[in-house]
Amino acid sequence: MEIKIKNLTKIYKNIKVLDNVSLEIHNGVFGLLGENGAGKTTLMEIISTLLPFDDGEIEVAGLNVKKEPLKVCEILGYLPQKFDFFPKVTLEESFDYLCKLKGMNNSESRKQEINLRLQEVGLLSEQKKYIQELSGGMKQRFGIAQALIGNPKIILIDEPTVGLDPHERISFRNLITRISRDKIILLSTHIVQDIASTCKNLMVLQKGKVNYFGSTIDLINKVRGKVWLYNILDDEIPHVDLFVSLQDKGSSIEIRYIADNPLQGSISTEPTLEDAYIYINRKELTV
Ligand SMILES: Nc1ncnc2c1ncn2[C@@H]1O[C@H](COP(=O)(O)OP(=O)(O)OP(=O)(O)O)[C@@H](O)[C@H]1O
Repeated sequence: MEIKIKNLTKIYKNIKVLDNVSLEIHNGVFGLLGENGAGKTTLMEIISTLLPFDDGEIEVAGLNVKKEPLKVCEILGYLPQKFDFFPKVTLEESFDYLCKLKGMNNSESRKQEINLRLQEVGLLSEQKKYIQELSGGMKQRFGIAQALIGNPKIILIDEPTVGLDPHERISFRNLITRISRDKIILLSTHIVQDIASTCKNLMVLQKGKVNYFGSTIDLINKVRGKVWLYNILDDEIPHVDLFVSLQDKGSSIEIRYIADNPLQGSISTEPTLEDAYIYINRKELTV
């Protein structure tokens, strides 16, 4: 099963917010990485048939998104960026309602589905709670549970970890990995660490254009041998090709930077996806 996108273009007010985007996505978690406004949500909404597009072709599991949108919806689950629900309704009632919207008319099947999905995301014991009583992480788990209704083979998740604390974020990433075995999961984020720990393959979007499409490891390898650490004793930061970060080491400050030719005295270090992302976006961070 795959999602195939060919030369996709979306125009808003004469601006190409997606410009000739082509990619193929297979089973597993696929990362969609890009800064704010890069076009991630637009791409998700187009794949999920919510938004029309101007040019190109999209096939989802062999179905043409323009010609067969209803069939595409049947095999697709979506957790949008802003997911919330009526605050004074219980989790169980909310879920029952969402199952009805998905066309499940039999109350016994809905009960089974509620149990199965809430169990899957670790929320079964919370089902009598009101939505307003759930933590941010729990709400996102509820979002995943509703995207899993009917066991769709493709799940789109838009910026799911924004606002979560570190524990909730790690636990949410583990959940995504666990449910991804027989599915395509398209995970959009601007948080590099989410991609590094969950995705074998990714696309980097920059201002609507594909800046990178391929494996996470190949992207990291682009900066292998170019990432350096350099210690300074005063506040004078030397000029480097591409600055990444500063770390206070007590008696000195350590600079992390990317360069073909390092400053004398620098130590080579293992590259991360964050280094590679900065490198291909050529966007220097400010001190
Ligand atoms: N309805 C709209 N009308 C006009 N421009 C829009 C509309 N929706 C989105 N855009 C523009 O399209 C571009 C891509 O937006 P999009 O929301 O897809 O980016 P994103 O990568 O998801 O960003 P973020 O991480 O902030 O959600 C942005 O420049 C945005 O301003």
